[in-house]
This record gives sequence, C-alpha cells and structure tokens, in this order.
Amino acid sequence: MAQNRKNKGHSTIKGNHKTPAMQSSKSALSKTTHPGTCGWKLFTLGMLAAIVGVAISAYWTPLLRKRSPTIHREDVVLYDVPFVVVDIPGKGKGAVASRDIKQGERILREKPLFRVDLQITSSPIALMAEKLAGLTPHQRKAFEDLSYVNFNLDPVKHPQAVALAKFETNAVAAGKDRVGIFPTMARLNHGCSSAFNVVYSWRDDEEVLVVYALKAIKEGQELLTTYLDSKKPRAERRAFLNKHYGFNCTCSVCSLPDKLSKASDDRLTKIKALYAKFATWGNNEIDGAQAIQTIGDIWTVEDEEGYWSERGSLAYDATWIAASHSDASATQAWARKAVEWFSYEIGPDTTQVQSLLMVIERPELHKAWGTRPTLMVGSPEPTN
Ligand SMILES: C[S@@+](CC[C@H](N)C(=O)[O-])C[C@H]1O[C@@H](n2cnc3c(N)ncnc32)[C@H](O)[C@@H]1O
Repeated sequence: MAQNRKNKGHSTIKGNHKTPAMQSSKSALSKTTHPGTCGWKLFTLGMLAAIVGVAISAYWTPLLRKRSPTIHREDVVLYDVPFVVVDIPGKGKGAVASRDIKQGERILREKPLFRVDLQITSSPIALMAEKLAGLTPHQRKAFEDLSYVNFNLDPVKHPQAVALAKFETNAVAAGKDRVGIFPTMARLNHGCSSAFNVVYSWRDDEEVLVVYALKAIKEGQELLTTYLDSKKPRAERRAFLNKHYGFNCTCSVCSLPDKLSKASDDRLTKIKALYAKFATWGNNEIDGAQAIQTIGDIWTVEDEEGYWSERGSLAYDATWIAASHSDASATQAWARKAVEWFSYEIGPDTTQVQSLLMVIERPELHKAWGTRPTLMVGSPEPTN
C-alpha cells in the first residue's frame, strides 16, 4: 500500500512518513511526506509476473461483534480497537467500525513485523527470506494470512514469489526511506479523495505505526485509507490502482456519474494547481499575502470536494509564512489551525503539535520569524 500507502497517508508529517508502501505527496514548504507508493514495490515489480485483477467474491460477515475486540498479538500494542476485520464483497477483507468513531480518534497503534530499506542492493527474494526467518511462528502466520495481488502465483510452487507479492501488496511507508509490514493496518482498503476516512503515520521515536480517524466514522462504515496521491483525476487513479493493486476502484468518488466525476476531477486538478502556485512563495514569485490567500483557496476547494487530508501540513506552512513576515496574530491563528488538524491526522502527542503550541505562546520564537519583509498576510477564516 502506499498513504503514500502507503497516506499515505495518509497523513502528512514533517520528517515522517506515508503511506502502506502506498501514496506520496510533499508539503510545499515543510517537505512533509504523505503515506505513498512503495518505491520498493516499483523496484521489485519486474521480479513478478504481471499483476492480475482481484476476483475474490466475498460476503459480509453479518454480525459485527457488539464489543470492540482486543487484539492479542505481540506485534500490536494491546488495547481495544474500534473496528472488526470482515469479508467485504469484491475487496477481500476490510476493517469496519464496530462503534461510532470520532474525528481525530486513534484507532490503531501497531508495531511492524519487519521493515526494509526502500533501496536495496541484495535480491528482494533473498531479503524477504531473511526477514521471514526472523519472525516468531505467530508473526509468520500473520504474514502468511496477508492478501496479495498476483493470484496466478501458486503458493506451493512459488512460495518465495508469493511472499514477495504479499510484501508488495501490503508494505507501507515506515520511516525515512523505509517500508514495513503491519498485518492489522494492512487490512485497510482504499478510497479516493473524499472517500478515505483514516490516515496513518510512522512514529520514529516509538517505532510504531499509528492510524487516526480523519473524519467521524459511523458504526458499520468501512475504514478506508488511500493508496495514492488521490488529487489525481479518476482515470489516472484507476490506472494506478489497477496496475499496482489489481482492482478497479469503485469507491464513492470513482462511482460518481460522469458529470459529477468531472466536477470532482476539476476540483482536484484545481487543488494541485493551487498547491503549485502557493509553492512559488519560496522563490518570491508571490508575496506572503498572496501565498496565504492561495492556502485559503485550497481550503475552500477542498471543502467543496470533501478532501480533508494534509491540512495539518497546509496550516503548518501558513504558520511558517506568517512568521516569516512577522505577522504575529496570523502566526498564532494558523498555528492553532495546524494544531487542530495535526491532532486529527497524527495525534496531539507529537513533536509537531508541541512545537506549534510553543509558537502560539510566543510567535516570535518561530524559527522563520522575521526572515522576510514585515507584512500582514492574513489569518484563516474563523469558519474554516
Ligand atoms: C493492502 S490489501 C487491503 C486488505 C485486503 N482487502 C485483504 O483482504 O487483506 C490491498 C488489496 O485489497 C484490495 N482492495 C483494496 N482496496 C480496494 C477497493 N477499494 N476495491 C476493491 N479491492 C480493494 C485489493 O485486492 C488490493 O490489492
């Protein structure tokens, strides 16, 4: 997977992730990363036969357990999780909320079975064999249970290639230039743009992956992360997901009728263009007030689209611009916005949030303070 599952993750974190070896987008200023596509996957893709489409037919497990299950495995930091893993028609397994989940709730904290470098010099098959040999029987079973894209591979005849396919289907970004396998998180299926509702990030200091609810999720609703930079138009998203994950995306955004789908594509294209414009503040092509206006425009179009990811990074960048121009009240207002959205996406107990809380107290201590001419750049709209 690439949140920049591979988000992936989808979340965006300064100096951190994203996503299940899945998606990848960087904050224009702070170089935060998004869970994203697994470079390892691309590296090893040639080792495998062509990826074939997924054709599992499954059915809902009718009864969700009333109580949240406790996961008892050595690779999961133990606590009750607010979801159950069930069969989902057309998707294999997936995670479904076992109760209402609030926006910003942490829903999983998981240790990797193993991690590997994105760039490797040895044979991927040999590396995989070495990593699997280091697992306990319990962990080995968790790895063996994972799904994989290439169903043409016979696990009995080609166990090593199947192990590699499992890795490629499920690995997500986990630290600088590393990807890892997290067997519970790996059950999260994909949704595009406004359809994904959880994001994940790697915490280097704790060596765990955390997953947060980006949006409120109702009991019975599927938890979805994103496997790519979903600010791409539908045709591009579908081609990518088909090629790398072997499925035709039928998420709520991809299923829109053509007219509405085009409107969504137009919004996503506009968001990308606005990000590119805002980044030109870095080389003085636009001034601070224009940059902040552009961030406001991004926020507005994202509200129309229902795309809420990466807002912590966006507000963080706005804080940076406001501080650079010595606009104290805008620095504080944007820092509050960044605290709010980082808390939803990566958690309130992160260094990003702690440093922003200090900036709210003393904006002039921001490391970019006064590095550009003094200018009133503008605060976020109160309703944003
Ligand atoms: C990381 S796994 C996700 C969990 C997987 N469904 C399972 O059974 O373990 C990725 C695979 O899940 C399936 N998948 C994920 N999102 C999907 C979606 N939106 N529609 C259909 N299949 C999906 C695809 O087969 C994909 O290769």
